Amino acid sequence: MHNKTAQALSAIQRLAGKAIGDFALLRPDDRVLVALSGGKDSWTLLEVLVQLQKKAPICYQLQPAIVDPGFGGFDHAALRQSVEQRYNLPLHIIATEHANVIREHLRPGSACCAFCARLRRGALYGAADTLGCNVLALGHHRDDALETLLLNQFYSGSLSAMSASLLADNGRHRVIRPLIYVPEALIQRWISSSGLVTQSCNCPQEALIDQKRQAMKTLLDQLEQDIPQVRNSLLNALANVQPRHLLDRKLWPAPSQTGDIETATGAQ
Ligand SMILES: Nc1ncnc2c1ncn2[C@@H]1O[C@H](COP(=O)(O)OP(=O)(O)OP(=O)(O)O)[C@@H](O)[C@H]1O
Repeated sequence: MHNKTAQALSAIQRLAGKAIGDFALLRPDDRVLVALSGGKDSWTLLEVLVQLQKKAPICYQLQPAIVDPGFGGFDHAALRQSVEQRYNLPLHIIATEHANVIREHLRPGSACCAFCARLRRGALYGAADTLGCNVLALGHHRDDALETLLLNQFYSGSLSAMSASLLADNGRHRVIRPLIYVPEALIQRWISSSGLVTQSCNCPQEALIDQKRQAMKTLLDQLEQDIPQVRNSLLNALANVQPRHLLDRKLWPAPSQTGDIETATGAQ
């Protein structure tokens, strides 16, 4: 492996290992359904989990699975072959009719990403049950979390991003994001010389995909020119929440709130 590629992969592994440690993402005897889209992020997720498995102090099982939304043109055979050859793991393919459901239910002109993601999540939970997996691993990375943080503030009026680990609404599956500390640029650097072939779901709206998210990416890139550490600083902010200096009345009164002398820089 080229030196720079190897460096990128070891940096990714270090950050993923830190997230796994910080949030106890993997536990003894976990059976992990690894959600593989064929895109760069989930390929990286699978690679990292396979590599870490070799030296992890605990035993866990990996089961890669891909949801075919049914838009056509998905090359199952190539993906299955890549996963088997490179990782010696069987790829579970979840064939769905999501494309038809989307065509029937989507209002003309609206983007289908969020709807598609919800359908996909349901299919992944179903497969996890069928295959006896208690954990679902997703390939979201640091930049996905930061873009979500901005989107939620700008469009939904809420202060939230993406968690490293949460219990699914069904109460049965832990959803984990081992790449949550990993910058997208590192993934790009590694994937381009990893030898892995990426492919997409062939969604007809792919060109329009999530323009708001793209705008957040551009905004962060612009900010980065003046504040080089802006992305890491935002990530640190997510790990350093100060509820006393927010306005959520559900958190009021915070235990130490009454009678405290205000010292925060932002509170005037
Ligand atoms: N068709 C699919 N089958 C299984 N898992 C999927 C599929 N599409 C997305 N996922 C999972 O959801 C995560 C986030 O999906 P999203 O559509 O935001 O993809 P992305 O950020 O482009 O990631 P990737 O590069 O892995 O496609 C992916 O990293 C992957 O773990």
